[in-house]
Amino acid sequence: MVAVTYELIKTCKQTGARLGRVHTPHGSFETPMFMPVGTLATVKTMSPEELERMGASIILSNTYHLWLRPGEDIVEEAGGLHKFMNWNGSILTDSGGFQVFSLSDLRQIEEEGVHFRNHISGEKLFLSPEKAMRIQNSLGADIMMAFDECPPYPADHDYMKKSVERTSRWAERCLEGHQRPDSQGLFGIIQGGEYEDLRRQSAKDLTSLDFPGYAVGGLSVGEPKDVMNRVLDFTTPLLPNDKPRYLMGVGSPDSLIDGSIRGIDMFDCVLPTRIARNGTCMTSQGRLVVRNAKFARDFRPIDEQCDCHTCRNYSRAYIRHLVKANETFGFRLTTYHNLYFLLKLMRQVREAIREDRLGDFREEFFEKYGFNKP
Ligand SMILES: CCOC(=O)Nc1nc2cc3nc(NC)[nH]c3cc2c(=O)[nH]1
Ligand SMILES: [Zn+2]
Repeated sequence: MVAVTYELIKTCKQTGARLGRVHTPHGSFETPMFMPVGTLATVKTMSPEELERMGASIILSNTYHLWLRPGEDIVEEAGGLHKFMNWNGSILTDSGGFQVFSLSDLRQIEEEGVHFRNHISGEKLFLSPEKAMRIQNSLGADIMMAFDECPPYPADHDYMKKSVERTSRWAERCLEGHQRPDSQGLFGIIQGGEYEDLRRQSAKDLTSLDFPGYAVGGLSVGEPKDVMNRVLDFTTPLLPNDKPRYLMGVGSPDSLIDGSIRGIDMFDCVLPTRIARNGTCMTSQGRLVVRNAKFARDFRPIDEQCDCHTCRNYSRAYIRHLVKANETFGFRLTTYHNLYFLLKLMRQVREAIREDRLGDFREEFFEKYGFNKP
């Protein structure tokens, strides 16, 4: 029994975008889909009930962070992440260590695995493909990610080639180390940086291992957007049509649309929740920094075209007041709106695919949001 399956519903006639449906042991969801990030088993300031009400069907948590705090053993004793955090939708766990790995001063990568420093206590840590599988098996996520190296950007071709080959060897070790393939789907991660030959190599190695889904890794690590789009142009066609494709760490509105056009089905990003906590909101007219003095007496909603709980009940003036006073409720309101905004954007993307007009939707959205302005 395969834990995670994909159903291609249709392809947009105007672009390469796909409308699909992913089935997991905790429900199914249409794609392209955005996944709110809940690093420490909570999407910061949101309750599971609010996530459900806004239309989230899958959220992301981090293996590395939960390994350190509270420990995967405690989560396992609770009956797994779903029970521990009372979330009945789907969960994907990625490493969350990608920032730590690339930034850690002690980071040392060997064939066996990665040595690095605990970002909280400073103690020395070691993670291997086998250990990453054991942790994710204990956490009980519906979708697990293979243990890979996400090289920094830019990286020279020689380094990247060696890294891709090791990541492919690690992918095999992950499949061998995965204890629960019938209840947890393990996705492989394609690396190779901006080099087409290495992306081909990585895709060939991993698709021959027959994972239930594939992620495009090594992007959204500081490269310009046109580099990301170019890499996607030659990478997504290398992936099987009948499996989900997940672009890791991508979540600005323009990248979600451009990634969908290039055949990506799943996205995650901390952007909406992170900027919400400093009072910045995504709106149909572009970004709005609610703490700005000009909103002190502005009693309109954050976004007049938004029908979310925040926009139906609270004003810019009130949210500005809360944010400036560092009131937690203010950040709950901005977070709810930003997540709703992206989930609604993905609904509009799926609608546009159904009607074969995602290219037109892109032009309209970019114009309104201000992406086309030089
Ligand atoms: C054990 C699971 O390993 C991973 O999650 N690896 C992985 N994670 C990534 C996270 C990323 N976040 C961003 N931008 C914010 N880019 C990312 C890339 C990777 C990746 O290549 N590989
Ligand atoms: Zn709203």
